[in-house]
Amino acid sequence: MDSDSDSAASHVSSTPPRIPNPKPFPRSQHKRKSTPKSQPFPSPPPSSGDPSINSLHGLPLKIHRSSSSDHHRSTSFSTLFKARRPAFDPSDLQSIVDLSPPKKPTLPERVDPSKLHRNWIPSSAPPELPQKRLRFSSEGNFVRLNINGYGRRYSFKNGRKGKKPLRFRKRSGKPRTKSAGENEIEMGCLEEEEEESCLGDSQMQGRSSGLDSGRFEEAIVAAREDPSEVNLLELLRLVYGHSSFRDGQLEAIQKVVAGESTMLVLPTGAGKSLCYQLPALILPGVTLVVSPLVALMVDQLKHLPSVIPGGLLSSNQTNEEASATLDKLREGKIKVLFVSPERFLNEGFLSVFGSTIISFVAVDEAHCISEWSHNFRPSYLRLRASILRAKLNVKCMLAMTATATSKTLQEIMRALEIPAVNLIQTCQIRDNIQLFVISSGNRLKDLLMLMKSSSLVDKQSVIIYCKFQVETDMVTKYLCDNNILAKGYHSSLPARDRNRIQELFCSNKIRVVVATVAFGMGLDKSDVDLVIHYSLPESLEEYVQKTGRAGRDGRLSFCHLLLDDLTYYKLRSLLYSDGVDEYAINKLLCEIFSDGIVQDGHASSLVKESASRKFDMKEEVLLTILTQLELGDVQYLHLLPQLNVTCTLYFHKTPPDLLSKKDILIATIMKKSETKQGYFVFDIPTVANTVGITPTDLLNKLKNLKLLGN
Ligand SMILES: Nc1ncnc2c1ncn2[C@@H]1O[C@H](COP(=O)(O)OP(=O)(O)OP(=O)(O)O)[C@@H](O)[C@H]1O
Repeated sequence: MDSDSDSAASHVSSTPPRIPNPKPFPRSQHKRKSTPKSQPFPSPPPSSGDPSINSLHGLPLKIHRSSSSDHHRSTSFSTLFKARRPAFDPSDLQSIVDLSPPKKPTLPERVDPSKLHRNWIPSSAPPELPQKRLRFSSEGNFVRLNINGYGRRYSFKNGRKGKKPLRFRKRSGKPRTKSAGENEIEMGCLEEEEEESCLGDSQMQGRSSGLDSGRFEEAIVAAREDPSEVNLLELLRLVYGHSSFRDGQLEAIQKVVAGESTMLVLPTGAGKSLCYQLPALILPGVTLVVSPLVALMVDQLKHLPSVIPGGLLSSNQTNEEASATLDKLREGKIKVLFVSPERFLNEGFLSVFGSTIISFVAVDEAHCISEWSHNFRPSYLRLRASILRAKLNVKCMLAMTATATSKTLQEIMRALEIPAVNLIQTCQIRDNIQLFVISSGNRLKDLLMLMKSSSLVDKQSVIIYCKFQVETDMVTKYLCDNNILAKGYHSSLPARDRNRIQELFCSNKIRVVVATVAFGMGLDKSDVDLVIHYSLPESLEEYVQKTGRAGRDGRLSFCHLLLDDLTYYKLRSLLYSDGVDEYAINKLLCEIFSDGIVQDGHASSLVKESASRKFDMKEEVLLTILTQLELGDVQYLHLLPQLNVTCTLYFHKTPPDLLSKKDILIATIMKKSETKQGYFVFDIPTVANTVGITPTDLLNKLKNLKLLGN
């Protein structure tokens, strides 16, 4: 029997609310003033997984009805199920139904396994890993990658593969100092892995890195007992080879080691990673690092010092890869676990930790928590101190961001219950950057004049930011026509071209790149000496982030902004186009509650793409509203992880008529299915509700039938 779920839908189920019989929604309560800035999802690539189980995305929502007496009709979303390729969290479905044989991580050819680094990412990772924070989808919304869960699959193991190509090296003014651990780790961590499990955390780390394990262990114990500057410096030297802390690092590390939740705002490239890595090493247990992008997680995992074994759980992993990570976690072989925020929707994931101690949760790109930030992400709403405490017994949180307004900071700190005194913030604009604004009537002409001006003509590394892709093409051509060689860069270019441009720029073979916001995330270049904003950035945070790409080597650098009325009004109108009105929200709420999508104790589904069209609101907005309905003062529903809603079955062995006599599930499927060329196509929540089981149980049962060869 093959199953192929192929509909984009969301999952809704009802369980008793926290407060019984909550009042109906007063109109004013649901009004939203603004919505997250985002753009439509790009088309996902064709599925490369098990063809028998193709799936589509939907909001994996489990909605809980507030009162059983309120529902009128059962779920009826069949008209909403439209076939689209996967943009869901495949790990959730795969964990249930993917029966393909476990894929063993393959070692790269001609690589001596004994020379692999602990954090090596095996060859199932793309040969050309995206640079840190590279935007994969439509520009302007880097949070999208994880929501959809598409992209290439990575296999995540604790090991590092030889030397990285130039483009993947970490940005730094100076060449990155190799820690003692890194040097040693190249010499055979795999051989030692078998024995490691019986060693303690620090023994294991010290030993596998080849450090003097006694000294290393002593340094950890000393820092744990007394996180003084001296003790932490000793550890810093031993692990990273650095001789001093940068601004904000010591304070942040001390607070986290002391178990105090902390808000850390440091500019990009200032060394935030170290602020969770050292405490993770010092404290017993596992540290969870929540990160919004798979590419970011992969990058951070790769850059973990070898003495900090890491792991990763992402939507791009196969079932086997995720299981391997979980096994390591259970065996105590992971100190830092990178997870996407969507994981916190999944009760299965939360239960994995069981008796595992979580030392603290580090929230990277913490501004995604705030609806007022430049990159709000609904799934980050789930990262609340109260939830983390209740579900994972975590008491300490470290929120990290490079740019946040005070309003955003307030929201983050409120959500994570970080006391005001624990805000550590250094200046977000470097002293060596000079900022200029030029009021312009003709931006093209002014740009050319600027580029040819005596003060800027010798600048060696220049980024010109445009708002729209078409502008980048036009500006690039104009500059080239005027004897300034430039390359355009935007997210619609093929990934290979983008990587190539970034690589050539990083190696100073291209002087000028004209780019949209897609260029720069994870850009590993310290000597950018001129950033020009051809178009106004959308927000101050975006401006700070982009200008922060200049002058990282400490040399005097320049940032110019061309300001013109036309762009200002255009951007302002686009800002309003992101809004959603009360009418649309009420329509959605009526559909969910009054029209009876939700039945008590039942899972129901909402197809996110079609619902988004129907209610004229972006998918992120839809998800935000549903998340608020769950996490608000009254729990009206319970969201489930994204799930494929439509399933297609084919019976190989036993005829379905025969099976249905023995199995009520098959009987129900036959009753509720449409048949297409011998395939049975049905709605998972509808069948699950009819039989009285959860969608997960249903998929498990199908999996068993498949195992039996049916
Ligand atoms: N105390 C230190 N001394 C010397 N180098 C350091 C120190 N702390 C961090 N670094 C180096 O600074 C570089 C940037 O660090 P890191 O990637 O942690 O910055 P970040 O703030 O996380 O940047 P981003 O915002 O881009 O993620 C790394 O190469 C790291 O090794």
